[in-house]
Amino acid sequence: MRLRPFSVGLATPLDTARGRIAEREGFLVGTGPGDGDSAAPGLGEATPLPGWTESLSACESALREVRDGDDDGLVGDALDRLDPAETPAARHGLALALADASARGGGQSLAARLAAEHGLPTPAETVPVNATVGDGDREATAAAATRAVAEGFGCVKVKVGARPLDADVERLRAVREAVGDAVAIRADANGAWDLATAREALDRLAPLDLAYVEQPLPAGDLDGAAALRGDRDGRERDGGGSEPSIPIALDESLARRELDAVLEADAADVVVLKPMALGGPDRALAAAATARAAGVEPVITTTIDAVVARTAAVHVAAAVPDVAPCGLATASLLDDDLAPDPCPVADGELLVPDGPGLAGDAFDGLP
Ligand SMILES: O=C(O)CCC(=O)c1ccccc1C(=O)O
Ligand SMILES: [Mg+2]
Repeated sequence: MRLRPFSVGLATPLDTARGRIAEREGFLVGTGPGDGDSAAPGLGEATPLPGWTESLSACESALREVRDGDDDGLVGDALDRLDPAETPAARHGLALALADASARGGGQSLAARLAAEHGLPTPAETVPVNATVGDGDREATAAAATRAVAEGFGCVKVKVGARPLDADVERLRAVREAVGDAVAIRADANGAWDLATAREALDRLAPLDLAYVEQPLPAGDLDGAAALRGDRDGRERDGGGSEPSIPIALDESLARRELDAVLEADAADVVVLKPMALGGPDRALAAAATARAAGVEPVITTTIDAVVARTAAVHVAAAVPDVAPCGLATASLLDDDLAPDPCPVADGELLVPDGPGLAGDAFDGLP
């Protein structure tokens, strides 16, 4: 098993209610034929982001420990030594490398391999995606949304919660005016609001017909999220409220709490699943299937990963039947990357590489 540290910069830093993301650092993980059960080489990526995963140093220690623990190549249970709750990014790195190797060994794309392992049908050839628009002033936000729609996106996700609610309402109103009624708009507050602010936000945003509000409350507040959904159900039952209100998506909550707890609490209409935060592509796809079975819509995104993990997330999304638009159109946010992007975007959809593994020979030479 080989580890190579990397760092990639964002061309345009992403401003969120939790601060600015300007750089992504992590490790490429290479496994050789003979590691695990596989006869093929494999490639993975571990790109931690505190708030969603362990720290960079915890990720590095966990990966080094597994690497240095085996003299004769990785044994089959190496993955079991990486705890998905403690070091999800480290586990993602190795799980992806082993899954890539296994798909290559079978001459399949990673999506096809994952789908087969989960008893799912043949994966999609393309994945619908949202454009990602960071926090910016009203004009900048509307301009970014307009550009995205001109590029063919039918769904735009806008960061909110970094400004006073008045400003965010104005920003989203400007976006709705700019893109018209046919484009889906999502707003991501990254946990910035308290319950009273979130209630006010949902009321004031209702006329804008948003597809959902993501993580309106702090990650641990499942009861609050359930209460926001209950407010809506009450309104619908009473026939009151002139506008249909807004579905709730949870993101950080999934990094903090088990999916089962989120489903049990009736806290979400949509779950935002980041393979890096959940401990691997295998675990992300299992979570998507569990959510679906509970009537909750999965959306696959990344923590703005580099090309290897981003491509893996595209394969996960492709394996989810009829997946909703996913937050995977982030290649253009990076000013450099580990390799050319193998998932061209057109008309708001990404093309899924047909393999074998992650992307055929596109990543040969890495790590
Ligand atoms: O979902 C997207 O459009 C892109 C991913 C994204 O927004 C994001 C990127 C890095 C860290 C956190 C988040 C988030 O969804 O909150
Ligand atoms: Mg989010």
